[in-house]
Parts: sequence; structure tokens; C-alpha cells
Amino acid sequence: MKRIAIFASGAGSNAKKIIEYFTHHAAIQVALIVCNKPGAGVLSVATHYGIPTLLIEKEQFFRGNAYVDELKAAHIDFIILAGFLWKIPSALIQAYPNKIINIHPALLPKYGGKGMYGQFVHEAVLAARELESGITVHLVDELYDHGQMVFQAQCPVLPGDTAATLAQRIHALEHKHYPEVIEQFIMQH
Ligand SMILES: Nc1nc2c(c(=O)[nH]1)N[C@@H](CN(C=O)c1ccc(C(=O)N[C@@H](CCC(=O)O)C(=O)O)cc1)CN2
Ligand SMILES: NCC(=O)N[C@@H]1O[C@H](COP(=O)([O-])[O-])[C@@H](O)[C@H]1O
Repeated sequence: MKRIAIFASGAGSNAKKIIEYFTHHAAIQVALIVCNKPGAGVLSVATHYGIPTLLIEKEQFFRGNAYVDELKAAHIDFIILAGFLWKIPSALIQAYPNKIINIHPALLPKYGGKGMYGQFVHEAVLAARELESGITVHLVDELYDHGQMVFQAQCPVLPGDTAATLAQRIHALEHKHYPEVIEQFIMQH
């Protein structure tokens, strides 16, 4: 059984879909939810589904062991980022080589990097008058949104779209594809 930890900072709609997808899965289980924001919605999602949680803090994450010991003690095999807003430090990347993936709410390499998260991404896409947007799943390396791409899916940007309406369309793409992309990625690694 492959054990995954989901790292999230926000509402946890992707975490919810991933948990539901792997409930009763024969080979993969969501074993831990890691969060850096006390009170984040993803913590309630974890409680609802009976998934253990780990609330992390800056000092240990960036200047300590990056919680590698705790993740290894939980026998975590893969790390899935789903709206996690801190940069993954080298110590964690080295402990989980090619085992950490992230979903970004745009078509990388455009609209990525520091400051590019949540609504900021959709606002930049709209400001650039793009006719399409989408999602990118990629391996996590030491830089933001720079790792090898694993999957992309597109959606239209419609006349009159706001950041909120575009976000809704992007979320629908994420919820549809991310669980299946995670499954394929894990089964191939
Ligand atoms: N080493 C890596 N860590 C992370 C990556 C990555 O590709 N490599 N992806 C991000 C997720 N992400 C985009 O997909 C992303 C998240 C957050 C930021 C950002 O600018 N964060 C702010 C802090 C925000 C906060 O603390 O509330 C910042 O760094 O100043 C950019 C991109 C997850 N980690
Ligand atoms: N650059 C990182 C980033 O912007 N990630 C985005 O945060 C949202 C989390 O939503 P959720 O908490 O409802 O899953 C998702 O749209 C995800 O793509």
C-alpha cells in the first residue's frame, strides 16, 4: 500500500476530492494531511474523513528537519501539494526525490513563480487577456513551478470572466483530473 501525505494551506477542495478518490483504493491511501495554517478548511476535511493531521510551523520547516523524520515515521511514500503556499525546502525534496508533485492553476511556464497563487494567478491571466487557461501538474524542485511537467489540461477564458468565475472553472478541472493524475504518477514510480 502506497501512503501519501497531502500538503495544503487552504479550503481543501482538492484534498477532499483526492481523499474520496482513494477511499477503498487497493494500492494507495491518503495517510496524512499536512497544513501550515491553523483553522484552515482542509483541517476540517481531514477530521471529517478521519485522516490524521500534522500542523507545521515555519522554524522547524525551513530551519529544522523540514518534518522529514515525522513523514518517514508515518511511512509516507509520496507528497501531494494541493494549495500549499510555502516553498518546499531542499531537505524535504532530497528526502523524497521525484516523489513530490504539485498542481498549479495555470498553464505553466506562464503565470508561475513567487506570488503566483490562488486568485493572483487568475487575475494575471485575465489582465493578459488570455483566451485560455488551465492546470498544470508538475514535479516539485527547489524553485517555484519549475519542475518537470506531468500533466496539463486547458479551459477557455470567457468574455466577462472574473477571477472568481475563472477560478470556478479551474477548480472543476482540478477536481476532475488531479486524483487520476496522482494515481497514474504513483503507479508508474
Ligand atoms: N520548492 C517548491 N515549493 C513549492 C512549489 C514548487 O514548485 N517548488 N509549488 C508551490 C505551490 N505554488 C504554485 O503552484 C506556489 C505557492 C505559493 C507561492 C508563494 O508565492 N507563496 C508566498 C507565501 C504565501 C503565504 O505564506 O501565504 C511566498 O513564498 O512569498 C508561489 C507558488 C508550493 N511549494
Ligand atoms: N500556486 C499554488 C496554487 O495557487 N494552488 C491552488 O490553490 C488552490 C487550492 O484550492 P483548495 O484548497 O480548494 O484545494 C487550487 O486551485 C490550487 O491550484
